[in-house]
Amino acid sequence: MSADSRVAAITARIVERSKPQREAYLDRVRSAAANGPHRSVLGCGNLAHGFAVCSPAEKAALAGDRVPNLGIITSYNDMLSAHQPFETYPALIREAAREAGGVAQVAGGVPAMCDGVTQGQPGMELSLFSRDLIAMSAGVGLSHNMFDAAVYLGVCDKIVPGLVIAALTFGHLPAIFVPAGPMTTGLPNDEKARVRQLFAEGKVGRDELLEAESKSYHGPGTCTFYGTANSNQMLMEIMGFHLPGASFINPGTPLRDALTKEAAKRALAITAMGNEFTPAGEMIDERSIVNGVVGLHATGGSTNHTMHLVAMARAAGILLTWQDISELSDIVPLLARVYPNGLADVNHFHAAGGMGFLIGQLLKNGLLHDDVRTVFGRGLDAYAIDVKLGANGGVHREPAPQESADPKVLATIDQPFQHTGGLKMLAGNLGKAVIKISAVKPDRHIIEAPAKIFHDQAELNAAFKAGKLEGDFVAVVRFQGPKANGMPELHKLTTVLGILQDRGQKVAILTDGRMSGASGKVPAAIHVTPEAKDGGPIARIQEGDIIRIDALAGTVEVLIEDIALKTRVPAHIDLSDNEFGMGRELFAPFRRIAGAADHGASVLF
Ligand SMILES: O=C(O)[C@H](O)[C@@H](O)[C@H](O)[C@H](O)COP(=O)(O)O
Ligand code: SF4
Repeated sequence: MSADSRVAAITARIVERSKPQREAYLDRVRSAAANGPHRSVLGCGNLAHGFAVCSPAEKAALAGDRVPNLGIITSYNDMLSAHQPFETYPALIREAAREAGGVAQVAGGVPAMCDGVTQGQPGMELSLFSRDLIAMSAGVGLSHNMFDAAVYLGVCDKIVPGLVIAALTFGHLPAIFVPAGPMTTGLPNDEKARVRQLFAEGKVGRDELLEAESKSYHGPGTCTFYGTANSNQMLMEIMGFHLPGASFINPGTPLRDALTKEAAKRALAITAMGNEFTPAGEMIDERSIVNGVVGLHATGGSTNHTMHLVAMARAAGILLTWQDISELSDIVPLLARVYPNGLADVNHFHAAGGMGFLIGQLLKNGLLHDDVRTVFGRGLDAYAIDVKLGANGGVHREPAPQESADPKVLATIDQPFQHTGGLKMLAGNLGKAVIKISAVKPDRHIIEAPAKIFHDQAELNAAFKAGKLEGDFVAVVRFQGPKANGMPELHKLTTVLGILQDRGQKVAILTDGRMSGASGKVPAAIHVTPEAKDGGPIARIQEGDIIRIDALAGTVEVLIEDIALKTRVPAHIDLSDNEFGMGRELFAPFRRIAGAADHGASVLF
């Protein structure tokens, strides 16, 4: 089925806008691909170093360019529950490659930050920059030029976007992303949030809080809320970097391992040495990017992707804008209610029909481009499936059901939860911003209230403890942009503001910083650009100014005369405390050159 004409028109606009960069990019990819197998250009010394630890048979096969070699880029560490399972994946992938007559080597590792560990801590100021550092680190591994395809092991927030930037930078290589899957369901996310609010009000102690948190985050796998990490899984599947059905199978299960081995064999099959050569830079085109944005809206995905998707697309010479994202939001309905956009978690989402059902529903109305290339072949309809463990221990796929197994979690395209998507772009005399409305009650879609100004999230929490946050207000938390302090997530604010909102106060956040993909019920106009540190009008807001955030009209404004806004002296703060400590001194160059939020807040483009 061809794409809905409105989706097709937005895609065509992106193709037109991107043409110069995309054509130059494809020329580079095609000339790099023409030289494969790439290790044939290495000298004997290079090659000997490259396969020194391989078996004699593998060395012979690689030296003779007779078999494909997989480069594994791994983000394993024990800090991220979502990445801890990767410890055993290289051995599994090597075994599968051997069975298929190929070779696999770990090409290199990349850093991975757990935003849950650093949330509200100084380390969070490295988080966004770690995305581009991950891309650079993966590039170091792949630059050994020993490989015919790459297998990327990553799940969480900045890791998948960084790995995608690397995969598209090395777009002459086929690329398969291999996830580890979600943690099994623990304490429900809304119960965890309730205990946090009780703790913030002094009604429970630290022991009760730690017990609740530990019951929620209790084992290997991705945290079960629908934040940036699980939005990443959705994107990798809907954009064709995952095998069909791979995203939400729990770690440590036979099906998980079967999918990992299948991915290794599939990667070997799509190299230039086979008959289905699928270089990542050709596989991912404007249609794949638009499919990613559609999936983001249909599932109420993370606001972080209004930056990551822009940066990922740019790595392939594709120019995606917030306007594109906003217009797609007006077309794509919300089909999933997963925390913070509902009470279910990603395990419930998968059980209700998961990605296969979602993709089938969106394809039914032409809201996804079906005529795309994926690591599985051609056509996205191959992803409208249900995945199970086959009798032979392999992967078995069958068509996705036409009905949702849980209509409270996954809706059909004919009866969506909302007729528009979860993310809206805002514009006005404060610049541009993003707001996620899929988790905000309709009576909070428009907020007009006086500004209370904070230059640090700790100041707001202190004001709450001192009982100073009375009445309706918009918390203006500024100097939180990439150039100021690395654009941290301010997710810790949602507990306190959630308490005030539950008490009946109309509150909202306006910030040039970020929120977590797990942030939800408090309206937040975020990623304000230009940022305060860059002379943005947000620096000219004064205590008590009336701020209006209108998610329906798509506006964000301070209600004063333009001349007043223009002639005011902008606030200036001392950021020296953000320049040292917890490694922040290492990222000073990144703060100096970081781009604007609506261009992906990148140091690379
Ligand atoms: O964008 C995201 O999804 C978040 O960065 C997420 O990865 C982070 O870990 C949350 O902060 C965890 O939620 P809590 O802080 O509420 O545990
Ligand atoms: S989802 Fe967030 S908190 Fe959970 S492991 Fe990933 S980065 Fe850490």
